[in-house]
Amino acid sequence: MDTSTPLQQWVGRTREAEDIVTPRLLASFAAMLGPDAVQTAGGPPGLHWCLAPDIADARELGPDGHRAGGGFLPPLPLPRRMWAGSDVRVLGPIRSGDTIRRRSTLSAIEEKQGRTGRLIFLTVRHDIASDRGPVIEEDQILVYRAAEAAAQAPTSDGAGLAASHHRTVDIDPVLLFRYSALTFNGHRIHYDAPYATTVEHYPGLVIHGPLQATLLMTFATAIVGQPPRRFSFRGVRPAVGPQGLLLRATARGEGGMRLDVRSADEQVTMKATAQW
Ligand SMILES: CC(C)(COP(=O)(O)OP(=O)(O)OC[C@H]1O[C@@H](n2cnc3c(N)ncnc32)[C@H](O)[C@@H]1OP(=O)(O)O)[C@@H](O)C(=O)NCCC(=O)NCCSC(=O)C[C@](C)(O)C(=O)O
Repeated sequence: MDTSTPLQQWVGRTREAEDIVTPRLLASFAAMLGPDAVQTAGGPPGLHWCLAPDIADARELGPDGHRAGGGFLPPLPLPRRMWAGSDVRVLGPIRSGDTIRRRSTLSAIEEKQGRTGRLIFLTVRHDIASDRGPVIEEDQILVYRAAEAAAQAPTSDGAGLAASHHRTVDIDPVLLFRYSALTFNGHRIHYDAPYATTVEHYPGLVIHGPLQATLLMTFATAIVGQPPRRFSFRGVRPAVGPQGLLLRATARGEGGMRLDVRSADEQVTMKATAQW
């Protein structure tokens, strides 16, 4: 991408938000995960994605239910937004009653040509702190695609992970709705089936990237007995619900643990690594 374009002038813009870790949030988060929820002294893995969300006024929303533009992210010529991945470093505990402050900075804009067409990637750096100091650092990658993107190629390398641990999780519309509600995410691909299928042409309701990542982090925590200090994931193919997703993990080794999510049609939808 030409670095002299006005789009690059958005790099460095920031947004700040504040929240409180309420007993209600903790109870709702655990209830959403049900029997798979884990208790840890530092707060349940993935909770930070439910804190200090972007709160757009109803008048600021676009047809997909997301903020239409403005804010600290630039308006882009490609309309279809997806969460492509994140690299999360845990620096401290998140406890009930904590006041949490998130500072988000747009750190990069990159245009690429993918197998499915033109892609624009935004990298957003999140620095999250409580009154005790930093608790999470995250580099989040958002991807924007054309309205009529090419079909996804099969992710045939899924059979390659020599997994030693497996868990199946049933994803139904209630779980998707509850996760959207906890994250105040109005993106219609997750709860509005006619919109998801006829406007964005997914075969069903799209399963949130951070929800899949939360399920993997929770699974890794249950296997090892403590939450990872670092967790990186990449969404490689949209997963749609309702369906049973298969979570797979290797044994924890020198380089940490490798994990993935496999859909019922045996396609890998997310790949991740966890380190302690
Ligand atoms: C990302 C898609 C569009 C790429 O589609 P593609 O197949 O066309 O890309 P590619 O041909 O595999 O790769 C092209 C380039 O992009 C890079 N690339 C490729 N993938 C990634 C990735 N994940 N993260 C970072 N970089 C990536 C890749 O490395 C390559 O770079 P290079 O030319 O320099 O070698 C495709 O893989 C896909 O659709 N993945 C699934 C995404 C998904 O399902 N996300 C969760 C649901 S959306 C969501 O939760 C939203 C939410 C919560 O509502 C909310 O708004 O925040």
